[in-house]
Amino acid sequence: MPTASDLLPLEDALARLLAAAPAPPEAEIVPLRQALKRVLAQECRSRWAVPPHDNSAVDGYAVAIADLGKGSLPVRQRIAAGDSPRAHLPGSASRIFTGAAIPAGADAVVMQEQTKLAGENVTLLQAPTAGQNIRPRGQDLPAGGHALDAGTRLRPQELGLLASIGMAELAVHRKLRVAILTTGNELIPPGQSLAPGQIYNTNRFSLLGLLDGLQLDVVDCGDVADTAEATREALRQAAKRADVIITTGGVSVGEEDHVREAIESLGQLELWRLAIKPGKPLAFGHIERTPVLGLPGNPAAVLVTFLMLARPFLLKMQGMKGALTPHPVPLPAHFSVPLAGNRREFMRVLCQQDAEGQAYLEAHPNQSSGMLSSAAWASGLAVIQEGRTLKLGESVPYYSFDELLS
Ligand SMILES: Nc1nc2c(c(=O)[nH]1)N[C@H]1C(S)=C(S)[C@@H](COP(=O)(O)OP(=O)(O)OC[C@H]3O[C@@H](n4cnc5c(N)ncnc54)[C@H](O)[C@@H]3O)O[C@H]1N2
Ligand code: MOO
Repeated sequence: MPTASDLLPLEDALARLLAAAPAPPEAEIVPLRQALKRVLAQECRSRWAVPPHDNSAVDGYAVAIADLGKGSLPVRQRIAAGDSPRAHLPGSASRIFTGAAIPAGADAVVMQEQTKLAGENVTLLQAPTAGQNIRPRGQDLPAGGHALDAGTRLRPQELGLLASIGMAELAVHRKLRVAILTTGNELIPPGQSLAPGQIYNTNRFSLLGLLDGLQLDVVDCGDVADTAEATREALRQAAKRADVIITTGGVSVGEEDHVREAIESLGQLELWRLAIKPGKPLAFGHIERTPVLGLPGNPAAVLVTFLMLARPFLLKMQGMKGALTPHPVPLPAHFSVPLAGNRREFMRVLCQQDAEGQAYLEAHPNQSSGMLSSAAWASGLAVIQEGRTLKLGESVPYYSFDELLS
């Protein structure tokens, strides 16, 4: 049994992984529609002001403040969004709709509900102030203004922002090629009948799902038998075909565990055994220049180690800058952890709401790293620090799967 001091704390392991991440892949040009979750390889500036003209925030009447106090005003023009207005006539009102350009000479818009129309004349029921209900030109971005940095991972709102500055295509980093291979003689694919001793390969599917969420190119290297030779050969081939390799299983200490030794014999092992639960025997190294992440075989360990270590590593390799892991939020625990452990524990928990709307966490009664039904039940992970206990009602850091899987 490794002692606590043999186990690397999570932040040290993550710092070492991130420091070892190679430079991101080259840039390629893609249409905006295909850029979701891709990482920008260019800085984006707006060539024009956004919005390009002062425009109305409401449906109503554009007026000149100088005309206030002159009683009702005749309506002299009608301006819908998309129209190019004539200049506003002094002593008049311009009928205007949300998003329409403000005519030169008008300096406020009165909401329709605050007016009274009689025939062609409108009476203002409230005096507007200068600039009221006008969204000024360049409010979102000035001409030449900075929109997004290189290294931004594009969410839907960034795609909309890029559309607003007129970009139809953009430079993003080529999708990282990620080789995956699962190890274990006991594994067969779903769809076949189980012989004695066999189980279905679950890690392959959770891993593929985790990678699909990151917009990467997966090189599926299949399942590898538990022999030193087969493991070495599979890793040698994977290193030629991909930017990074992820394996599951075979990193613990039994004679049937070959991944760690294969990394050592083909390249260098740089990290092994972390103070986390589940996920202790995680291994990391290089074969030639290809990084290899050996995730432990237990299905819940795959999920936790992928989300806490592999995901930020892959995002960094993909070129993303800034926060690579979400910030956990503290929430009260409706469970306790009476015994302190020597590993940081990631517990499968469900976020619930009490009658007052206050969120709290429930823990699944079975935290075995061999089971996934608890992960399917859970909404996220609660973190119990190494060496610490948790009292009922105490706050505990919580990562929602919604964020971790985004
Ligand atoms: N003597 C020790 N034994 C173990 C230790 C230890 O410190 N000393 N650590 C335990 C911990 S913690 C973990 S985690 C596991 C990890 O072991 P491996 O990474 O070598 O994984 P395997 O032995 O290959 O498999 C573990 C477990 O998971 C099942 N598995 C593996 N791959 C899949 C898959 N693709 N789909 C479904 N299930 C899979 C496998 O059948 C085993 O039950 O080691 C402990 N042992
Ligand atoms: O690291 Mo393991 O997943 O605790 O059983």
